Amino acid sequence: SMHGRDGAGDQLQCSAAVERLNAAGQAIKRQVIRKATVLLGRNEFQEIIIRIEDGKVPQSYVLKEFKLFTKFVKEGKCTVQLLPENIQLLISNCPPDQLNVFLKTLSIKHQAWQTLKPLTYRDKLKAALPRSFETISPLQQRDVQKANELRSKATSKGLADRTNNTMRTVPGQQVKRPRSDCDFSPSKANPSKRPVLSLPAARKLNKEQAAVLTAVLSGKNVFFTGSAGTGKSFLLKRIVGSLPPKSTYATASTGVAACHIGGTTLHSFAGIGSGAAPLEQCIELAQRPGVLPHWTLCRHLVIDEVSMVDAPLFDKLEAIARSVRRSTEPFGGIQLIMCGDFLQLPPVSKGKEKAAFCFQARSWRKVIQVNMELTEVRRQTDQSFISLLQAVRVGRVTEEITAKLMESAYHKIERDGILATRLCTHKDDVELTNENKLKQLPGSEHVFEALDSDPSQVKTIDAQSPVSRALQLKVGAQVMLTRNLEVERGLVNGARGVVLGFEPGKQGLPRVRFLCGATEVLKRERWMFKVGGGLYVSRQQLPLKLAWAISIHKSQGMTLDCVEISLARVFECGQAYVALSRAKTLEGLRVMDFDPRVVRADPDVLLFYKQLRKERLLMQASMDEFVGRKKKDNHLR
Ligand SMILES: Nc1ncnc2c1ncn2[C@@H]1O[C@H](COP(=O)(O)OP(=O)(O)OP(=O)(O)O)[C@@H](O)[C@H]1O
Ligand SMILES: [Mg+2]
Repeated sequence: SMHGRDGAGDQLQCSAAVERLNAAGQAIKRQVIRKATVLLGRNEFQEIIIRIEDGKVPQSYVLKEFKLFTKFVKEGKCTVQLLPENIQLLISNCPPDQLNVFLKTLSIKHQAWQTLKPLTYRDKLKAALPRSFETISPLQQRDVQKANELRSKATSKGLADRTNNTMRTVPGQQVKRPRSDCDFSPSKANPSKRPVLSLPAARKLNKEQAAVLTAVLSGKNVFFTGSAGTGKSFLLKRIVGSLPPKSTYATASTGVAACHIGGTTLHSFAGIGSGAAPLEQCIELAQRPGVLPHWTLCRHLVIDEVSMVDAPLFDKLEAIARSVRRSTEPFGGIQLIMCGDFLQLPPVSKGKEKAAFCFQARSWRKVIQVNMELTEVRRQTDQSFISLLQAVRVGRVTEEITAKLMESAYHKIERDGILATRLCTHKDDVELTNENKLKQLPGSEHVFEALDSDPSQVKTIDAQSPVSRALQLKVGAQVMLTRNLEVERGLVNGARGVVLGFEPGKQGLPRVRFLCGATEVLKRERWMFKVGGGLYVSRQQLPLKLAWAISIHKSQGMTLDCVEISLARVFECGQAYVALSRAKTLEGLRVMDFDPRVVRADPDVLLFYKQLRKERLLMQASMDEFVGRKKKDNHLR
């Protein structure tokens, strides 16, 4: 397949434009290639070549002196300016992860190449080698080493800028701080501060996850499931990073879940309000100016926490897609990539009747081509706790499990002034608890107002944002981190902490001690939200929320350090499982009043999973097919 070597760093699938510039840097000629393959390779003299293919005549450029513009890599865009040639290559609509590895490869290979003695024109003539092009080999530690050696030499001699002034992010694009995930912005003023280069640090997918990614990249409609903590959302993020950004929409059934994967809610993608209106009316709503482009531009629709999408909504979306896109294919030909665990929270029921699951939708079978399951739990490591959770998931609570969970009521979880977060079945309890606990603390309240880029969109932002418009804090407030700040230090989304104090000065930023041991002064972070018509709005706020209590519904998808659960008022199948499976360890969990009767698995779901499992042969076969095809591809190269 086209993606056979995805991640190897030697090629891009993207749109490209080649511009010839005049002396003033203005484009005098422009050629656009909508569907391009950009290859990184070497010629017969081991020089680095960028080659652009459009299926006809490839264009090649030797990479000698160039500038890189990398501010928008996350949106799949970058520009390479070839200085001697006065040409610039504008790359867009490229899978961001692919672009990231490509640029890193390009940058490091180029720096390593600079350590070689340059060949003169005469040398080249004398060598009389036949012309050749070979794709570049994947980055290796020795490339990185060479590049770093060169950097440190250059720094110690103060020569950094002779070799490097061709290789920096261009100030014309207002680059304020270096990008976090690519090292293309060495600071000119102080070369010794330049970060040491390293291999791309993407955490590896396991085999199952990789097989799902391969299935997705083959273009099939994929549903994948797996128990809590098997890395579904983790993988979904990687999938989004591997697809072309212009035609990929990342969504989830709830705002919190959407935020985990950096997307929007399914409802805001669809633009049909609650979706309760009759189909005809929904089709009209979906064609409003701000919404229509979602439906027409979308080729890959990603949905997390699909267990909370109900059958009528699923069928409606499917019908809207066909109608708006004037296509008879299932879902109007949009590739669907969905994941979730139907043994977690079900769709919210309207009225008394139980809501139907989306796998019970009429169009489900027509749409889904591949079903897959992740089985390796990553959130917990203790095997006996994992088994306990697996049993709870399917509603099989043994006496041993009951005993263990009842015992947990005596767990002392409090450490360093950090209390357990109470997971509540009902939303009202959450707000009351947090308000009251904050009130009861002595000391003055510090209020942090959010800065929204467009205050008229405050409702949209509130619906999707993990942080509130106004955050009230006091010394001693129990808080939770709402964003990954530094994964290595344990400063991750869901990490629990306590406010120790406030920094002096006007801003008075809070100093927080976290359970992982780190103490950190938190600054405002920026969240971006897609609103209609490809527009973005942002909110800046501290990455914190009060954490005496959160609702089980809001905890879906989270990983939590220390939790206390009261299950007396559980009202849904799967609700107890969601709550219990947030904890990383049994020791970090306290169940106040465990009663095995609150653990219920929906019989419809159990049946659905049983059927899927029966058909697993089919699924395994299709998995082998993907893996097999991939191998063959590599072989051919
Ligand atoms: N391949 C991986 N390498 C490293 N960490 C991983 C990997 N896959 C998952 N994880 C980690 O495992 C934890 C659980 O993953 P994630 O939240 O994606 O699970 P999930 O299946 O979406 O769970 P839930 O059903 O509760 O939403 C996260 O901390 C995630 O970073
Ligand atoms: Mg998840």
